[in-house]
Amino acid sequence: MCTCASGEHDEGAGLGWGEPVTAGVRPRTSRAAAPEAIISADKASSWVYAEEFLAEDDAVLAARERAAQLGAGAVPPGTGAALSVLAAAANARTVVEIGTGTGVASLYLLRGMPADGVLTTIDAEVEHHRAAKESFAEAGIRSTRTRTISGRALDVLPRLTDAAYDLVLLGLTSGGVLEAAPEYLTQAVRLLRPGGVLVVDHALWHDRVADPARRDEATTAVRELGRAVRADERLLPALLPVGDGLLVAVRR
Ligand SMILES: C[S@@+](CC[C@H](N)C(=O)[O-])C[C@H]1O[C@@H](n2cnc3c(N)ncnc32)[C@H](O)[C@@H]1O
Repeated sequence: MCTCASGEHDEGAGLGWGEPVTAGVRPRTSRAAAPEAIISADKASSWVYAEEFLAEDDAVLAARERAAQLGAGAVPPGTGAALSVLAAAANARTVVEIGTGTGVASLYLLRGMPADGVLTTIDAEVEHHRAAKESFAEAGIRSTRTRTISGRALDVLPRLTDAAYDLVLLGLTSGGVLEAAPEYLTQAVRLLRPGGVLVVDHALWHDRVADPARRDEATTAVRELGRAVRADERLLPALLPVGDGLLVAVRR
C-alpha cells in the first residue's frame, strides 16, 4: 500500500526520502515493522483532524491574515502547535528563526518558550518584519523577548554565537534558503548547544519529496538536506509528517 500523500509512487518508496526502492539506498526497515497497519485510506482525514486539533487564538489569526495580505506564507496550525511543544520540551530560552514572515511561527515558538526566553528572528524583507512586529505587539509580547534582524540569513547567521541556542528553526523557501541548504545546515548545527533542537520546516516540500518521480531542483535539494541530516552523527533526527513536514533533530 502506498504511504505517500500523492499516492503516485511505488510501495514503500516514501520511506527513503523519495529514492526508488530499486536504488538500494532505503534506510533499513523491517517488513514486520512496515507501517501498512497504520496507513489507511483514512490517513488524509486523520491529517486534517490533527491540523484542526487545536483552535488558533485571535493574535495568531491576525498574523496569518497579515501573511495572506503580503503573500508571506505561514506554518499551518499543526506545525505551529508542534513548534510550541518542541520549544517547551527543550525549555528553549534562546531560539533562532530563519524566515520570520509575519510572525505566525514566531508566536507559536514564543508560546512554548519560558517567559524570559528571547527569539532571534531573521528575514530579508523589512515589510515582513514590520508586520511581524505588529503581530508581536497584538499578542502582548514584550519587545525584549524578540530580536528582529533584517537581512539575508546567510549574512546574519555567521555573526551569531557558537553553541548559544536551544532551538533553531529553518524555514525552507525557494529563492535563497533552499538553494544554499547545506550552508544553512552547517550554520544551524554550529549555533546549537548540545541537546539543542534543529527544526526544518517544509521537509516534505509540498508532498514532492516522497515521490521519486519528482526530480526538480527544489525537491532534490530538500531530499539532499534530509539525507545530510540523517547521515550527520552529531544529530538524532525524526521526520514528523505534520503540515508540510517537520524534520527535527537533537544536537548530541
Ligand atoms: C514562508 S515565510 C516564513 C513564514 C514563517 N515561518 C511563519 O510560519 O510565520 C518565508 C520567509 O522567509 C524570508 N526569506 C526568504 N529567503 C530569505 C533569506 N535568504 N534570508 C532571510 N529571509 C528570507 C521571506 O522574506 C519570508 O518572509
